[in-house]
Amino acid sequence: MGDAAWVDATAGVAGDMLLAALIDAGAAEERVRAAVASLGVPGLAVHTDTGRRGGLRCRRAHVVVPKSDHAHRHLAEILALVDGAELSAPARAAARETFTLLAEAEAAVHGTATAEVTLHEVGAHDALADVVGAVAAADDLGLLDADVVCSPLAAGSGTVRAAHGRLPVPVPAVVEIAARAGLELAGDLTGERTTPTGAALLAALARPGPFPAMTVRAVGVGGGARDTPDRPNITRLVRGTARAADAVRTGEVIVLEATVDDLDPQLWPSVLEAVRAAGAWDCWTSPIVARHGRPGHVLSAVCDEAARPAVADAVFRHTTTIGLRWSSAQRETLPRRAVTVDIRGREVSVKIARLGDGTERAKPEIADVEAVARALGVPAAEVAALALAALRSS
Ligand SMILES: O=C([S-])c1cc(C(=O)S)c[n+]([C@@H]2O[C@H](COP(=O)(O)O)[C@@H](O)[C@H]2O)c1
Ligand code: NI
Repeated sequence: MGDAAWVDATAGVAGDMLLAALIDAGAAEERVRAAVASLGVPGLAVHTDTGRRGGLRCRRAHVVVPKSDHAHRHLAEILALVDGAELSAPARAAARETFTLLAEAEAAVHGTATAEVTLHEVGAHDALADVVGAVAAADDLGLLDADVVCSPLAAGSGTVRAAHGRLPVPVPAVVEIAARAGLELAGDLTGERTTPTGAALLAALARPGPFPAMTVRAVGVGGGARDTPDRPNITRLVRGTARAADAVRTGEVIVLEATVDDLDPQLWPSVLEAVRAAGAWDCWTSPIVARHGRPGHVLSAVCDEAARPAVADAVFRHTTTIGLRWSSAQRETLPRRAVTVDIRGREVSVKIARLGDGTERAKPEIADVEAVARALGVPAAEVAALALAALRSS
């Protein structure tokens, strides 16, 4: 059964609120701090404490910004900082997606080119720490490949003072991000409740929808800067284990392919490893007869849209190809769970998939089977049979 999470943004969401909620829900603050420090911006740091918003306990995230904080950065400079940070490939892809969406929304709103936008308020040091901290925290909780669903985002109302004067609320960048990501804005709260950074992070990390059926494991509450009288100014994050029936995942995936006929064949295992490490859920090669009758391979990788740039980069870096193609496809996966069985004091994980008629199909994880077979000096087939027998008698 997969991880699931629900983000309640009905009272609002900003980058610091989501970051605080993720840490409050169990993400390792050390890991967040290390990710922010790895950006290499001197003096930039993040820490949290607890507070109260509208009578509710919450965690607050605070960003310490460098003394001379007048950062005006183009998207390319921000992406270069993100690329240099110590993040997993999926976390890096999520951070890149967040900042790209922010820049594209700003460009659309102000009628400029994305590359020319300077993200000042919405790209300043605190947004950098909020975004990188939030993706590192989501990664730590295993949420980057989980089913993360978000509520409608609080629209807010009125006006807010920004660098270039007063802006209507919801601010233009938030409306643009919501339109691009298909997020819902709702509610009649006053003031600015959802910021561009908060909306862009949810666009990268979550899909809009109702509360997913799950066994709840933890709740995190992130507080905003103001203590609003009408409703506690908090973002909540509930995480847990998806109910088996809800773990059936259908949706769009990216299938990326490259045709390669000039790679030393001994390198293919390392290529597959690198492509998987870059964020592909699965990848494989198919033998082909390429142009001029040359034997070659088609490298195929399946990933989500967020991981596509990192997966494409890995294909270019680890193979000899100078071009690739991708398309979107529909995917359906069966609900599955993992059970660990004991084989003479050693553990073997068995994956159990459930078919539509309720019958189950069990398969011992081959890597565990091979390791135990090596340790016991018996054939792998014997360990696999023992694992299935242990499962039946458990
Ligand atoms: O700086 C600019 S151009 C700016 C544009 C917009 C638009 O909606 S356009 C909004 N803002 C405001 O900046 C602060 C900070 O936002 P974060 O996302 O960094 O938290 C917020 O009040 C925005 O409404 C600035
Ligand atoms: Ni703007």
